Amino acid sequence: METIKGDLEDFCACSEERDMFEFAALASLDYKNISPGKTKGFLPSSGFFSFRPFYTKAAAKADRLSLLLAVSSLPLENMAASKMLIPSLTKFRPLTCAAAAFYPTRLVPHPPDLVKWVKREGGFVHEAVKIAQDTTLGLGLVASGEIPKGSDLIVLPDHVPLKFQSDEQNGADSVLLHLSHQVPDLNLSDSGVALWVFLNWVTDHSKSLSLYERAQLLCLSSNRVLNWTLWEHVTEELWAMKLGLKLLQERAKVGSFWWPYISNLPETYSVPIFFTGEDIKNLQYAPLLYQLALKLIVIFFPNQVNKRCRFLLEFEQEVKNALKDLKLSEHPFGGQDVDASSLGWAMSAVSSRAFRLYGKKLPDGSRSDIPMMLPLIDMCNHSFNPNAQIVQEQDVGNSKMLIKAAQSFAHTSHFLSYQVVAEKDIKQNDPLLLHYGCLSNDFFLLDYGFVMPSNPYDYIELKYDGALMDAASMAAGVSSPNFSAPAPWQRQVLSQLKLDGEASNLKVIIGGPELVEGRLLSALRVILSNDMELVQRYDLNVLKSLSAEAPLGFANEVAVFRTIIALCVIALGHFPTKIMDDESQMKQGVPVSTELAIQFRIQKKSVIIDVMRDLTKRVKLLSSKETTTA
Ligand SMILES: C[S@@+](CC[C@H](N)C(=O)[O-])C[C@H]1O[C@@H](n2cnc3c(N)ncnc32)[C@H](O)[C@@H]1O
Repeated sequence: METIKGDLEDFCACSEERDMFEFAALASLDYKNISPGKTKGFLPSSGFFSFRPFYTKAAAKADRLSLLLAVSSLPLENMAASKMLIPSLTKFRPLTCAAAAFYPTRLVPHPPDLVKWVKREGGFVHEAVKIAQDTTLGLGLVASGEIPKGSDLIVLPDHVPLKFQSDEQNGADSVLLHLSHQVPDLNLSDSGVALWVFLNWVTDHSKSLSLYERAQLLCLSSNRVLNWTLWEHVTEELWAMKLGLKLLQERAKVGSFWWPYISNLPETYSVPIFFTGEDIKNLQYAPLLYQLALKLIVIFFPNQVNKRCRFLLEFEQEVKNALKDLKLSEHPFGGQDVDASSLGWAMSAVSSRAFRLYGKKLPDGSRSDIPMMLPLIDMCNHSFNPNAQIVQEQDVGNSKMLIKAAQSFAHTSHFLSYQVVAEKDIKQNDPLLLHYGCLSNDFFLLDYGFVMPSNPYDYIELKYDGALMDAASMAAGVSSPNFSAPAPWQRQVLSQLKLDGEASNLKVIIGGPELVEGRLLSALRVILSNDMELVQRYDLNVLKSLSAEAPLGFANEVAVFRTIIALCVIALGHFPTKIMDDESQMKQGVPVSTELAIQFRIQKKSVIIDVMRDLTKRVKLLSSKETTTA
């Protein structure tokens, strides 16, 4: 059996675009073994490469939502005539959303001065802090002069942030509260969401129940059925709809306290729920998890864009039902119709701007963690190397939000600080940047509508599948790998890793800070080893660690790395275009959403290539050490 003996480094050096075929030749991979035609043989009958139908479904949903958007972005007069219950524009503000642009306009052409409003409300804004248009990031905050490290930049009194208050009493608020209960909650288990999606997707039986009842039912019944962590973030994102409802209510209300803030919000968002079907296809990426066992998994796990669109379309019906016979005094949106597009606007506004901060003290003395919108502070754009951070000051009976130039908090006794980051003085014309979180590009795109280049937290997802692992390791030169039929002692380790057995979670990650998810690395090390005693000498945490150097021997480690490189080749082969094609497509000038979709897929391919490059270096190093030792 041939082994990988090529030099990927040379290949990487000569071209940024690493073609799978060339790589396979250079690395002496038996490419035939991993070509689409061949691979079908080893993999579930659904066919390894047949993921198009999945896109088609997602695209259909996205198109439907886009259609709704088109309807709701009619000129105001049409809106008033066709969609509003009360045809008076003096009592409410319209709830529209239009197609995304690079510099999204604000809700009104000349919104009130946000800085002045914050100051008027008792807040503080450093004299050198200004709002300015950034060339690529929309509006942002910049320093008009030098600001020393540790300075307060903005202070917001407690009444300024926009929060979802659940203790409100009047009729309109109780309807809003009722609606918010229809949004699946944070405590909904992952498996609950998966099944909830499944039921919505596949059967009509649950249609007589409300979303909330379905979610509750599934929470109770499904704990042991599925265990996929993928949904964690989705549930949180659905939660954003609760605050979104409050935002929408305030947007509709004339005389809202928050109007100076809301009117400064973008009119449109570039998140994928507003993409056309074509741009959903342009993403070229359904996590490989879905593709590998299409028939089994795709029903349970439509991709997140699809999921969010579906949620919006269903929630639209819930909202319409709840609002249909209401008196104007009880109507939370001033009598206006609310559709999937306005709900999508609100959800995107929240997901792209809300911060999770401490809320009220609970009876047990702890504090709940609640999302809130922080006017002006949320004009800061994101960087992994920020120069500002949010802290929450807690005086007795009074709480304020501060944003400070990043500093080391030697004197933080009365601060509840969230992050201590770069220690930098801010220079004139520097943008003020916050760290939004260690997110993959999936979540930057889904929640914020942008893609971070060279994102250290970006990754790809694969399904741990015996047949796929056998294919990859054979291509990497292992003569008869036994991933499909591991020995009993190996299966025991796999079930400890939750890669086998009832409670398994087969989603594994390549890329991100870990480079190769520990569970995958240790599984490969164990399955590619014949030495039960040697394996049992090690703590599983050591076997999971990439920094533990060749714990099961050089030959084992080289086989493991080559197998992962082959997995990367397979993953790369799933993308229909090369980075070079993507770049030239972007140069032709494409709409914002298409550009985002192309950037997204370029970054995914780059993650794979970077992992291949890193592992190839490790293989070279190990091989040279092995030679020296021999
Ligand atoms: C909290 S808001 C920041 C203010 C926003 N730029 C505006 O015009 O209102 C977050 C949004 O800013 C943009 N943004 C922030 N950081 C970015 C970055 N590093 N790259 C691209 N867009 C960014 C994205 O549109 C994101 O949804």
